[in-house]
Amino acid sequence: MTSDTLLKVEHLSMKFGGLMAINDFSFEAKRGDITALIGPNGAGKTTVFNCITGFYKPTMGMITLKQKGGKEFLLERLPDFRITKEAKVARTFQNIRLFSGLTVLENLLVAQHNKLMKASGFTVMGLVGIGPYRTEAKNAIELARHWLQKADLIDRADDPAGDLPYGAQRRLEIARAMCTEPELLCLDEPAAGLNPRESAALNALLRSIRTDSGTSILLIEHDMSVVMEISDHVVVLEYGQKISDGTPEEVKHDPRVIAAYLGVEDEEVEEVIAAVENLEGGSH
Ligand SMILES: Nc1ncnc2c1ncn2[C@@H]1O[C@H](COP(=O)(O)OP(=O)(O)OP(=O)(O)O)[C@@H](O)[C@H]1O
Repeated sequence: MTSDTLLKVEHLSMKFGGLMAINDFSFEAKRGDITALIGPNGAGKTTVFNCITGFYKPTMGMITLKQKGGKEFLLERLPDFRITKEAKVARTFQNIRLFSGLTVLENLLVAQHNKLMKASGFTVMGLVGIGPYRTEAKNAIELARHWLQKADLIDRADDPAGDLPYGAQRRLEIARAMCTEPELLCLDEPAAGLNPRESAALNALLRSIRTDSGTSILLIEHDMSVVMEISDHVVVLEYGQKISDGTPEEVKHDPRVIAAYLGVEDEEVEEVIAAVENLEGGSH
């Protein structure tokens, strides 16, 4: 594992009964990169996420996460709460999971609950302000404010989260995940259902996470404009197997990817390859 590798997935397989949802899948994500995992419906993207975040235990394979400080974790051996707390992997889901009755700010403070409880020494005296709790509470609010600003939500801090428009709720989910100060942020279809303006705001937030925080991002996304615009690295899955891996530009021109997205049968791939080569030849 090189020093700039954050996540290494090796020979990952996941079987559900007779269905091989993921079959001998390997890829690496570099520290500081936005890595996108794409593929047609049912290709196995969410299953890969669920294996990385401990929701599923893979049938086979190794998932290694190496933190900035050099500490390594074998994620497939850890229960999900330790993947979040110790390995520092945060995630969002396809369907929004906020505390809709709590305010926007409260949602970000709840995310820092573990840290605050530790500072309280788990005692009432700790909570009323004796010991490090007060400083930690102040820091927690500062961190929440920082991410509210980045997510362009500072004006809505005191509104119930459930009152926000859909795109703002998506950004709040990401801000909440960032309040856990993750090494790796896994986003499951963050642009789903967003209008173009909301999609642009999401892109801006993801770019600022990459440049300002040092958190690396792994994302599943169907919206190709988001993928091509913000990703450093794209990995393509089809029927649980990797069919392409490279820069957005490389992947975009890979005939296998074009064939997968057009739903072309295996025997027709050669034809698509020839057609793409002809097109490229013609455009020079
Ligand atoms: N818990 C489960 N039990 C049985 N089969 C499952 C389970 N989870 C996923 N699958 C199957 O594994 C395959 C991959 O599903 P997965 O949800 O990972 O694909 P995906 O690429 O994320 O799809 P989409 O883009 O539609 O979200 C599918 O055939 C799906 O039906």
